[in-house]
Amino acid sequence: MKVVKDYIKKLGFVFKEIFKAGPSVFFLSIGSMAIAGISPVLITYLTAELIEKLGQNIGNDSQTVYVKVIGAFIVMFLLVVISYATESIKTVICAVAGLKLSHNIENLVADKFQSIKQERIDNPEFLDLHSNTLNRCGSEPLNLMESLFGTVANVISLIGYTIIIAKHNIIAFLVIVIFTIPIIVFKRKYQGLTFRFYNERTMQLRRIMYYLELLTEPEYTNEVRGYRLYDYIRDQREELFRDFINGNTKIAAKEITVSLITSLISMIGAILVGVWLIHKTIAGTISVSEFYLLITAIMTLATDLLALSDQIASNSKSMMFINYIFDYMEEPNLIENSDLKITEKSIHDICFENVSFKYTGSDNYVLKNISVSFNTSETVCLVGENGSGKSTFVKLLLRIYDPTEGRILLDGIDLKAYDINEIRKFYGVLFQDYVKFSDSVHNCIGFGNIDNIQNDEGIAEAAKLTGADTFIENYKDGYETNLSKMFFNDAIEPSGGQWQKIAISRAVYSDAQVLVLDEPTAALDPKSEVKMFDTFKNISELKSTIIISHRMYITKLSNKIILLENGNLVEEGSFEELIKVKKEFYSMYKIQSDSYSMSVE
Ligand SMILES: Nc1ncnc2c1ncn2[C@@H]1O[C@H](COP(=O)(O)OP(=O)(O)OP(=O)(O)O)[C@@H](O)[C@H]1O
Repeated sequence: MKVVKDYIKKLGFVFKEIFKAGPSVFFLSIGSMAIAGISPVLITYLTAELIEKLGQNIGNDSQTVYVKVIGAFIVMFLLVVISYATESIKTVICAVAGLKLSHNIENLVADKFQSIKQERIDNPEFLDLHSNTLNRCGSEPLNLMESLFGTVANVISLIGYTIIIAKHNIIAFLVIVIFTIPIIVFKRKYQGLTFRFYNERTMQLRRIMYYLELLTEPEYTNEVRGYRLYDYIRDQREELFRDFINGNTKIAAKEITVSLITSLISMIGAILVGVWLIHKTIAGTISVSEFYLLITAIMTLATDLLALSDQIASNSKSMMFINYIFDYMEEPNLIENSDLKITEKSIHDICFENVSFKYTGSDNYVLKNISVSFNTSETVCLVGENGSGKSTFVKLLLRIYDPTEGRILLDGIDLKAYDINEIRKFYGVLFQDYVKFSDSVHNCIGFGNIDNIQNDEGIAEAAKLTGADTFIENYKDGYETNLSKMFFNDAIEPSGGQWQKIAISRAVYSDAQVLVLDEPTAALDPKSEVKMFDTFKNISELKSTIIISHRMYITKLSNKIILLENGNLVEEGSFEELIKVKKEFYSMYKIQSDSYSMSVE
């Protein structure tokens, strides 16, 4: 019962989506289904009638005979034309609706994707589902509808032919059906096999695509060429593809063999009945027109039953693919959200309370029992060696991940109690792997505050603060200049440092209360870096700032330094305090300052 309910639910979804994409497809398909079901039976019947009439009227060329015979012929012809025209119109409209349908399903996936936890997105199993849903599900609802309506049309025509045959001899009908049953069972089984094969190989297919991207995407070109990786990657791709195609060929060969054998078996019934009909016609028990009617009905019944087996198999395969959409939509690993708003006040308290964190799939804690608090009147600097957990600390703060143990409190309340959008508005972030949007300079900065993206002055001010204005003003179209050559031939491709300044401007432009800057000077030249130091000084006077940096001099800006080592909080305090105690921070600072005291001689 549950299976049936489930099936109906999924069909409901499919039809709803198709209807949304184009109601005309839906009605045309119903029309064409009825025509495709009825017209072959009618045409066969009318042809037999025509033969009968012609036989009876040989030598009689009266006008009434001509009217009757030609009339029947024209009706037959019209039926053929109508069914052909409906099919053609349906094909064109289906193509357009198919595009809309894919687009709508992509939107469903994109909407859902926004609510899925980052831990889940990091999981390759989820990425398989994600890729299957995006790649396969756009076309499958239409395929399912086509083959379902095709099945109904087939059943209608089967009923018609069954009536014709059964009226003459029910046993003849049963003989044909019995021999056709095995093919229906086998086809269904082998479609399941093909689906399972693709399902199991999704990761392999993703890897094949990944290698193709490495070989063809402009962003990888320099390294692939520079390190002469082309042959290596191409070989890897070839090897994977060979393995995939071998598996696929084995399944296809099995399918062809079984399909041939079962098709031959299914024809035995039709041949037996056909021989029996020939015998009856020669013996004079049935007329030639009856023979034509019955033999056509038998042949069509047999081929319709074969087509039915294909349609049943195709329905079940499409349904398996549609299951991806349902699995995706029912994905349970969602970001937990609440509705608490962040109170409006000038200083907010942030507190890590025994926070530990490990990434899913890993046994190692990346942050270990961290307890630290600071407030938004302070500038906080996170320092530590590579891999010590600084970016992870920030990701927990932004609720990209939630702590495995412990809590993070904002004004004494667990972050999880807040509306996630409030938290996102609360922070303006420069990520280490910031996005290089292919858009105008104006938008690349304006995206920092999407609600206020039209504010030209504000955007220019943000660029001025970070020093990005100096190169932007040299662009021919100023802030309207397009960045990145992905879509615009006359676009500018900023240098690494320029991109970084634009990304910092974006964070600065946000009206967030706290700025989080992860390695904000990594790509800057020494002069810009020194200037940026002044900028951060200005920014930190205007806004609360959390900076992650390996440039130890930046820590001078801060009121509070948090030093992480291998996931542990090893020191915290002001710059003066930490220098005074001469421990880990002091030695890190000293190593860097010594290495920078270079002689110019
Ligand atoms: N998505 C992830 N899945 C699993 N492990 C991760 C993930 N991201 C980071 N890690 C691991 O967590 C540890 C801390 O990484 P994190 O990026 O927080 O360090 P970091 O201090 O910011 O380093 P860096 O200075 O090099 O940027 C590293 O060992 C890293 O391998």
